[in-house]
Amino acid sequence: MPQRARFLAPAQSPVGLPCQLEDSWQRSLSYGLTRDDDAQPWVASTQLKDARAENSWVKHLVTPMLSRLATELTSHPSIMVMSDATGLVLETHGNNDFLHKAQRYALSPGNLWGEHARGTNAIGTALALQQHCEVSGGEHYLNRNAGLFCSAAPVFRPDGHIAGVLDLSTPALAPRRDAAALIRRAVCEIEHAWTMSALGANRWLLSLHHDQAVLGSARELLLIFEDTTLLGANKLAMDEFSLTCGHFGVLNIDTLFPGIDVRAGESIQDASNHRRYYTRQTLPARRYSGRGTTQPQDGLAVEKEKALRIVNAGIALCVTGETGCGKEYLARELYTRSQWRNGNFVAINCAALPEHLIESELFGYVPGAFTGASPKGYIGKCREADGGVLFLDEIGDMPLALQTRLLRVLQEKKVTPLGANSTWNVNFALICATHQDLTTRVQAGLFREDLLYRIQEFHVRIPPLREWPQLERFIHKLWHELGAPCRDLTLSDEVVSALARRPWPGNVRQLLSQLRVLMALAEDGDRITLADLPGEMPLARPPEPVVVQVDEQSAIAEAQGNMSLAAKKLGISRSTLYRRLEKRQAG
Ligand SMILES: Nc1ncnc2c1ncn2[C@@H]1O[C@H](COP(=O)(O)OP(=O)(O)OP(=O)(O)O)[C@@H](O)[C@H]1O
Repeated sequence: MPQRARFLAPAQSPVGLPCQLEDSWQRSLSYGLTRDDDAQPWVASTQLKDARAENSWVKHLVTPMLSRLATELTSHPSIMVMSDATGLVLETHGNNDFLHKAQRYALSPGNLWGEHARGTNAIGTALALQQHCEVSGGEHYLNRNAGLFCSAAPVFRPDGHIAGVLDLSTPALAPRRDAAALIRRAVCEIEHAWTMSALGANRWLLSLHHDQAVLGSARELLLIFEDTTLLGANKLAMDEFSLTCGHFGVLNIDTLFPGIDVRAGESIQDASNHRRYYTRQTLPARRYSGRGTTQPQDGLAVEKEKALRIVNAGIALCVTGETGCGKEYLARELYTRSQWRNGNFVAINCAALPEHLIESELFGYVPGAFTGASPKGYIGKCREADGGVLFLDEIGDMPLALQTRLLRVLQEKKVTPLGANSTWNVNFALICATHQDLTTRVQAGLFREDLLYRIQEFHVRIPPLREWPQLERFIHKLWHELGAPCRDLTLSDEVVSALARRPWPGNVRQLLSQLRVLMALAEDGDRITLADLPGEMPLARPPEPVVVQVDEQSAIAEAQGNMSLAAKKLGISRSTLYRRLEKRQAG
């Protein structure tokens, strides 16, 4: 919390403000916003384009629903607003007249409506609370938004993470009484369709409700399993069974339904929450042919849970791995699940930071602090990250001279903007990422040892894609997330295994762009076959280095079950060892 905030008068919140909005007002104040603030933070059009591409759920799941709601929306001065998980507005639809007026409030694509940017508002506050929220007229923190009535709810993905927000806005003087019901129904439909579309060949679905008549509607609860492992659920089911993201890929069906008989069809089941449900089990056409035992969704699931605890405890986390393997993706995922999610996620690319700018970039500056400085001054990345996460990317490539200055900031957690007299305390979770081996760089004198200890209190290594044990499953997951089910696009088994055999030097980034290409070239309803794969890339992995053939089992026995040691003896990584064992088991 900045020291100055102590001297600010408490925000004069309207009498009778619901207590969750009261808390939001206090947060808005602590972000340094004033009620008459007129700034309207927005992003460049390229960033909006990227965000739209990453949030294809809006196009595939929301747009079709909007055409059904068109009459309902346009008959009243109301608009539907879709934002991503940071509050960045992606699309707006509805009554033309009000769409035009909403632009005066910057309630239009490209604008940021997180609480940090606009104080208390339905989109930002729904994200902060992770639940439905309504903000009307003077309940908005910024005076400039007092003309709005907004009702918003977060949209949860089947893996339990927030994808974004759906909001209904009208003039404050003409609010819609049915806004909350309309938004809740729409979100429920989106989450239902999304969960249904996450069903793959190896997964099966359990639909359930205590009222038999609800089965088959968007109000039913949905649980997705692979074998007996729970992989996902719609939000209604998550709430009913108190599920969190951490349960997916880990929880066994027996924990929810002791002694359930997994057979297709309808039945009545007693659950561990002491309730009785009408259920409908839909089995995949072809059952998963791999191990019959429970497996985590990906090899990182356990490490991720540990990392989340580390981040929540404010301990510095360092994520390493090859380029494109998902270091920043993991950092963002941890942030959205952590206790720091109400603050900002502030990313700095340390390799691209010019030496002469590091201090002004990190600490900020007052107006006129130096020649060329912005006349408005700059708050600096450290204060932007206050209460949130500071993500230092490519930390291993930071020049030595800058490392010394960075260490000082991280140790003191105090910043003095250039040209200012006052000092601000800052508190943030630190996540660093690098593709470099930092220990080797320390030995080579290229990285400060004391900085290494400061940033790497806990370490997570993301293996390169070619070492992932369940790559085929991951390919299916990405294909679904890219919106394939909405266009009825499927990948043939041969394509999936050909893709899984490729070396992917660019890791997830390269795999994603390959899948996007396949999708762009396909017609709706297509099944992608080997003939559709671009030919210029080698289909097989480059030959593996010749290693002395030692039997995996005897290496494990020699290492007394210590898999890391066994892998070391074999000259391979631990995940390669697991993959080889899995292959042997399978075949
Ligand atoms: N587990 C995942 N599921 C879905 N998408 C992912 C996953 N991991 C990474 N991605 C996507 O892959 C791309 C590359 O990820 P990211 O930028 O996090 O990699 P990185 O390791 O930080 O790369 P670099 O070292 O080049 O900065 C991004 O588009 C990201 O959204």
